Amino acid sequence: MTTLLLARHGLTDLTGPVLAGRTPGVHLSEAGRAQAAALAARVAGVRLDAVVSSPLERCRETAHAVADGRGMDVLIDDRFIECGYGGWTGRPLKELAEEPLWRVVQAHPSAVTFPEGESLAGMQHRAVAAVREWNQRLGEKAVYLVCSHGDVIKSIVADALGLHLDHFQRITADPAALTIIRYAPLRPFVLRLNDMGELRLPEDSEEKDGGENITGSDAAVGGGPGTT
Ligand SMILES: O=C(O)[C@@H](CO)OP(=O)(O)O
Repeated sequence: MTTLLLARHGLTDLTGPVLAGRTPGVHLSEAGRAQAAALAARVAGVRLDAVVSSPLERCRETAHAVADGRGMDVLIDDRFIECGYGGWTGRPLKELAEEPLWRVVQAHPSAVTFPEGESLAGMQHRAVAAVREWNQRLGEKAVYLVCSHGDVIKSIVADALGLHLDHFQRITADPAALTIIRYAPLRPFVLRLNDMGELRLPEDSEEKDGGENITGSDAAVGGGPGTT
């Protein structure tokens, strides 16, 4: 079972008021750097086999906060880049909320292609494909961290939950929050969602459930003894 730690980057000065998208040169703010340092401290006790990042500065800086103290490289994968918001890039959220397309982004995101930009379905497809490929490449015992963006993370979580993309606005990915997904052969398990607390990872299920009757891919019927 490969374990993916999905981290959203820390705050920037644009996060919230403006849709930064792929605008170059958007760096972590002071608060964002503190969040990145806190993220690194939270995962300090966890072995990481790789630290992967979107190519955008805010993610690279967050990923470096995790990787540098371990003497690890940050591996860039363009498939974790922010959605291509096209003509919406760099515009204030308040202004975008007046656009007719805003309602569609809220209610029917699978139908949305941003003007001169990417579709949300296309974003989900390339991001999920990247996760699956990293899972294969690193192997079933691996634990790795990917630093990416809010909508990208939400789309990966929706896939892991078997949730149609039209429901992905129900998921939250806050700055520097961690989402943890463990990919077993028969299903992914979402272990943490938008988590800002102290991090513990579950032990092997065999150690807690006796292991005779269930495989690593089976859900514990009734809920089981807990994953951490
Ligand atoms: O919420 C936002 O403003 C967007 C900007 O692109 O997402 P993120 O900050 O995760 O890149």
